[in-house]
Amino acid sequence: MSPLTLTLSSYSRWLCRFKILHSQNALVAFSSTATTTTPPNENQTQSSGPAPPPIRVALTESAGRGVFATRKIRAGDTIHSAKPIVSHPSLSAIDTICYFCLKKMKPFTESQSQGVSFCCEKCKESSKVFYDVEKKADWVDFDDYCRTQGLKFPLLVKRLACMVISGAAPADIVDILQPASLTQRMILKMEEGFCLLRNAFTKANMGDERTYFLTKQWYTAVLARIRINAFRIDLAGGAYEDLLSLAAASIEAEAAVGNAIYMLPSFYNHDCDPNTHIIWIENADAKLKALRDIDEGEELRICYIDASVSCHARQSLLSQGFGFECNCLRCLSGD
Ligand SMILES: C[S@@+](CC[C@H](N)C(=O)[O-])C[C@H]1O[C@@H](n2cnc3c(N)ncnc32)[C@H](O)[C@@H]1O
Repeated sequence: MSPLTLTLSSYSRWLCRFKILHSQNALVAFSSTATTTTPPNENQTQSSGPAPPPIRVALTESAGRGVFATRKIRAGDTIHSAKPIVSHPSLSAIDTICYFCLKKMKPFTESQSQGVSFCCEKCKESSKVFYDVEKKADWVDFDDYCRTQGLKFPLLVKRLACMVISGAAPADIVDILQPASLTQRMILKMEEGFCLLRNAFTKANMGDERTYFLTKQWYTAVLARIRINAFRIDLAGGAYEDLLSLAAASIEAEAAVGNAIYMLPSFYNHDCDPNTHIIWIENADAKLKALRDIDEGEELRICYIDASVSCHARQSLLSQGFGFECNCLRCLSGD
């Protein structure tokens, strides 16, 4: 079996399992299925549901898997939208961000409950997939560890672990994503987070039958994937036209409302002169938009960093944050 066939078949297997779980748990907001807002063509009937996005995931020549257009896409079109597999608000903004969808709220609204807030009943209900488990444990030590060390990714692992325990997500849900290569030093640094996470569940009397998956290997494997694939969420809250300067998937997180991992958006490779970008309007639901006209068969690429800096600075950001040497045309030309 070719690597591509393997990749796509594991993706459909994953999607199928996720859809089953989705229907069993009414995980409306965690669905990873992508849809496009482009109107259906004349041969499509309205009753067949939203049109599939005009993209496919396939192998690129030199950057692993990538996303390719299956038809011409016009500048400004929404290519597809995507809901997070898992998201988490920044700890510094937890009072003012919906604990589920990351929408910005006024502090101390009536919907605030037990230190976290939800923007609406639907988010409160949807959050049960992780929050019912999370509420049973004491997170002071774990959250302190993240806060004092300025770590945001372990919070995504904590939320994912709660989802797995509640049965809302399979433990291998992110396995299909590309992992970062971790040094022994990085793995050692993750140990404290793992122990604190494990202890929180143990102290809450969650037995091995519910936390069997929570090994050090699982924790580091998930973090290795989050490291490369997590998006920092900067809400725009304004018109799309005002947003063209927003940098997506940056590794600097201070101004962000939170972080999230998605399925399809994770297959988009980086380009320092991208033809596509990812934006968030009012919550963690992402939109992929074409920045210019894109031909059928062309690879769609987003920008992971602030690309306004020099070639040397971009290469160093990408190498330190994502572990790769950029092979885009702009970098190859030394621009
Ligand atoms: C978020 S993933 C993108 C999908 C990935 N290619 C895959 O197969 O799953 C980011 C990884 O893709 C590769 N990549 C993305 N953009 C690249 C680029 N411009 N040049 C070289 N490699 C790139 C790097 O290995 C990087 O760590």
